Amino acid sequence: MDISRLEKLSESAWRLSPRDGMRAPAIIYAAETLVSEMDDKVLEQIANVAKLPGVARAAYAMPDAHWGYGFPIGGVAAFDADEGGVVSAGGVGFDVSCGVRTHLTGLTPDQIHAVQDDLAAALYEHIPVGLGAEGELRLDDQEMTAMLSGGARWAVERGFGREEDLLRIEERGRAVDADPAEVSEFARKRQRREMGTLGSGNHYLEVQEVVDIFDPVVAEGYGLKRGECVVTIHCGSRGLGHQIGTEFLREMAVSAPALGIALPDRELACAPIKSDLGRRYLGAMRSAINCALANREIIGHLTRQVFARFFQHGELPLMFDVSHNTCKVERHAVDGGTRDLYVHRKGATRAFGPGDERLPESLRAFGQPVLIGGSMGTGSFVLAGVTTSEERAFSSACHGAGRRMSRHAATRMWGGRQVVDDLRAQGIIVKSPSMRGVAEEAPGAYKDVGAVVDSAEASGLAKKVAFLRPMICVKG
Ligand SMILES: Nc1nc2c(ncn2[C@@H]2O[C@H](COP(=O)(O)OP(=O)(O)OP(=O)(O)O)[C@@H](O)[C@H]2O)c(=O)[nH]1
Ligand SMILES: [Mn+2]
Ligand SMILES: [Mn+2]
Repeated sequence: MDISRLEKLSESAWRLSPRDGMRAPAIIYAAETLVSEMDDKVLEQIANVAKLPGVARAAYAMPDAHWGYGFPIGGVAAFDADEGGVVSAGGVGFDVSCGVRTHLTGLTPDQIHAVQDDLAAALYEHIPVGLGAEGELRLDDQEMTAMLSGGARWAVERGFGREEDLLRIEERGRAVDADPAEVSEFARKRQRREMGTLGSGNHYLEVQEVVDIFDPVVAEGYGLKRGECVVTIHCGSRGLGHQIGTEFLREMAVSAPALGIALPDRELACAPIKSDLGRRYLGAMRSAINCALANREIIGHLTRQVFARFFQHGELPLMFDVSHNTCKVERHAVDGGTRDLYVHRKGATRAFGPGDERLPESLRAFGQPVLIGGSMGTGSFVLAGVTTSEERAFSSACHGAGRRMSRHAATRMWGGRQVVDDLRAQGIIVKSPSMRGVAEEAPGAYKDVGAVVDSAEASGLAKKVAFLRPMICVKG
């Protein structure tokens, strides 16, 4: 990206002042090297987001931003319903409520090493993974509706997971105001056999070792100890979320002129929050959030079952579960007052600071856990939300390292089998049904996650708590 067009606010914040129909500035949070490596398209996209009606304060790009469909991935923008604000299917993303959860195990790396191959095989066999993999559950229409309105709570009520997990999930495991009636027959059909499945591509289940602690107080508050292992699960709302995204994007693009919206980019399809279409999308999108929350809760349950076979206790308490493709109504400071805004985070994690009442009491003193994937070879981070993030980006932070190159480019650089062998030589066992998928996801296809989280910290979006190194990766 050509940074000469940007005003430098600090070492890790860059601003494009409003121009060409922008209603607000666009702000990118990242160190100069990361910004320069970003595609020009990121700036174009985030500037286009700032042109949408009712945009509040500014449109933001997180340090892991790369270009996506309409909104960049790593994009954050909030809209005010009373100012003609919009909701955008492209601002949430196709994998609605894709997210990450981390379970504590209390196990040492030696305990994992002793069974590493068998444990990897058992996880791979027990948790459905890959394109078209089916779960054991079959949902009839009534159960589907119950799941779509109940989220992780529905899963717990059906015996998949524990009551205490719910406190450790955003919104206590359930998006209220979901409207399953707005979820199409086809979206339901696609999901009927997909509950409790990991999916394909960049979705994963990892056993990781906590190798570094940056903030001992917060780490202890989260239950993270150096030299202990955790399990991290990354997946979303599977076929259902994708179908909802597809249907509403199309409808929003077609309906925009009639709803009085001039789209700066057809991919930025959106609808006024106060329109029938906007209301219907929100109802369907929240149902998809519940689908993702239920899905991760079931996968957490399946993981516990596997661990119980290998170790005395299969407790695996949930540390936290975050979603990074969402639109949520939150109160934020704007123009000297506070307002309810529709905050879109696409490839961005909510990051409430310490003391926020929306955090469970047990975590409130420490700020919200922000779970950041890196790659299956390098490692991942746990961050904590900080107070400054509210003013910087509506309490948001990055969600991963972000891709450095396209999937296609990655397959030209690496072979899947070679990646698996190289990682095995480093003590990391990768299990995947797709060697092409592994090549697409080669560690070198991602940016340096350390640089990304350093930028997040320097920008006041979140602070570093712990670094996790992979031992087992079950990959979609
Ligand atoms: N630990 C770990 N992290 C990974 C792995 N694969 C990907 N990641 C990271 O996870 C982050 C989040 O992934 P996604 O949310 O699926 O990424 P995305 O760019 O939003 O994906 P798309 O929506 O599919 O374009 C990525 O930016 C990577 O840094 C893996 O196997 N292990
Ligand atoms: Mn994701
Ligand atoms: Mn996803």
